[in-house]
Amino acid sequence: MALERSYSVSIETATGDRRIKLEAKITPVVVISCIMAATGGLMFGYDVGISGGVTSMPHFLKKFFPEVYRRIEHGAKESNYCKYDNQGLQLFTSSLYLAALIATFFASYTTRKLGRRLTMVLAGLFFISGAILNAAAVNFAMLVIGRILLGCGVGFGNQAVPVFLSEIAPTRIRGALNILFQLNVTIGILCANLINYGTSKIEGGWGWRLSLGLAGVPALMLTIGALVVTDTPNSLIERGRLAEGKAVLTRIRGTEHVEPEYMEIVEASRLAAEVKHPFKNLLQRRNRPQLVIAIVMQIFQQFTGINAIMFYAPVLFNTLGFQRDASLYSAVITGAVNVLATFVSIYFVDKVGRRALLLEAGVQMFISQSVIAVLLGLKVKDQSSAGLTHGLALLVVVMVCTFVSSFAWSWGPLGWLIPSETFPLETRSVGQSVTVCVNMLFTFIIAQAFLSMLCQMKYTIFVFFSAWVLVMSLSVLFLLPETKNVPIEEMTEKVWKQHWFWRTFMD
Ligand SMILES: OC[C@H]1O[C@](O)(CO)[C@@H](O)[C@@H]1O
Repeated sequence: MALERSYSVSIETATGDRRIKLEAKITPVVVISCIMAATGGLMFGYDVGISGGVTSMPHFLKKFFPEVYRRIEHGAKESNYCKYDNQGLQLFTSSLYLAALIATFFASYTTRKLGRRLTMVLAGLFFISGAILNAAAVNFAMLVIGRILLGCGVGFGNQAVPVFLSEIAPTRIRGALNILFQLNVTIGILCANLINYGTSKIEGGWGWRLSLGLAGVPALMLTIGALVVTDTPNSLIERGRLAEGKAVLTRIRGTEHVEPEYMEIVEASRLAAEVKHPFKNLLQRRNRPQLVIAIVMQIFQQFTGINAIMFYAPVLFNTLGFQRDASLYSAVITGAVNVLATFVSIYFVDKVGRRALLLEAGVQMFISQSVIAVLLGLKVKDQSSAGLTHGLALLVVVMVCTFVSSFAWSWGPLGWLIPSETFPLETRSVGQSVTVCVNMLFTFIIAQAFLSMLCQMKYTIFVFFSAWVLVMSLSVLFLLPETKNVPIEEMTEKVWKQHWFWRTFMD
C-alpha cells in the first residue's frame, strides 16, 4: 500500500554508460518508522531546553548553587552581564555534552555491529536512567551523574537516528524525512520551555524535579519506537543478513523492483566489509571531502551562536532586564518560532536544495545578530538596562526570532542531514560518530563558555557570532556541493567526483 504515487530516479553510474532505475513508493511503513525514530530528537531537544529554565528557578539555585542564588537575590552591584557567571552552573549544562561526546565512539561500534535499531534502544535506556537520577537529585553529584547518563543517551541517539532516517528514506524525500529528527529537537526544546514555565509556578519549590524527570517521557517513546521498527536494509545487509535486508527493502519501498537498489547496497557493504580499521579508513585521502564537510558543518552550526540562545534564553532575557516571567515567556516564543521554521525546511529542502537554504539564512542571521549587538551596545549598561525601553526590548525579541527562524531552516537540520547522507556506507557509521562527537564538543564549548563570554565580551559576543556567520556563508558558497535528489549510495560519483575542488581528492 502506498500513501502517494511512486517515483523513480535515473542515475548514471561510474562508467557513465549504464542507467539504473530506483523505484520507491512513499510507504506508510517508511513514514511511521521515521516518525518513531525521530523521537530520538525529542529527547535531545528536551534536554537542551530544560537546563536554561531550571537554572533560573530560585529553589533550584538555592539548593545546588547557593552562591549564584545570593548574587541574584542580593547582589544589586553585580554587572548585568555577569550575574550568572559560575563554572558549576555551566558544568551542570555542559556535562551532558561531554558525556555524549565520549559515548559516540561506542555508539559508532554499536551502530555498525548491532545495527541502527538496537543502538536507539540503548539510547532510550540510558536516557531513562538519567532522568530518574536527576529528578531524585539531593546533591550536586547526583545532578551531574544524571546529566552524564543523559549525555550517553544523546550520544547513542544522535549517532543512530539520523543515519537510520537517511537510509530508510526514498531518495526524493530523504531531506524532508531526515529533518524529522531536527523537528523533534525543536519540539523537545519548546516542550521543555513550556514545562519550565508551568513548573516554575509550583508551590513548594520542587517544580524543577518535575522538569528534569519528565525527560523520561520522550526516552520511553524512543525505546518503544525502536523496539517496534525494523532495522534499515543497509544495516541488515552490512551485517550479512542479505535475505532479510532484501525483504525489508521490498516492504519499505512498496515494490518488487528493488533489485538495482539492493545491488547497490550489497556492493556498498562489500566495500564496507573490506574495511578493517574504520577510523584509519576515514582518514584516507579519498574520504577527506566528506570528513571535512561533516566536521566543519558541526563547528559552524554551533558557532552560529544558536545555543547561546537556546540554553540560556531565560537567563539572557533576564540579563536584558526582562522580569523572570517575561523572560521565560520570551523563551517560549523563540521555542515556537524554532519549531515552525523547521517546517519551512522540511518543505523546501528537497525542492530548492540545501545550498539555497543555507545561503539565504546566512544573510538573515548576519543582519539580526548585528542589530542585536548594536541595540545592546547602545542601550544595556553594566548596571542597568533601563535604556532598553519597552519598544526596543520588543525589537530585541523580534531580532532573536528572526535569527532563530533562519537557523531553524538551515544550519539546524542541515547540520545533521548533510553529513548523514554524504558518507558512503563504508565510512557512514564512523563518519556519523565523528559528526556527533564534533557537534557535542562545540556544543559543550559554547555551553561551558557562554556565560563567561557574555560577562567578558558583553554585547560584542553577538558581533563575534555574526563574523562566524559571514565565514560560514562564504564557505557554503564555494565549497559545499548540492546533494538534493542524489541517491545515497551514489554520492561519490554524482557529487564528489563532479565538484571543482573536492574531485582532486577522488581516485
Ligand atoms: O534548535 C536548536 C538546536 O539544534 C541544534 O543545533 C542541533 O540539533 C542544537 O545544538 C540546538 O540546541
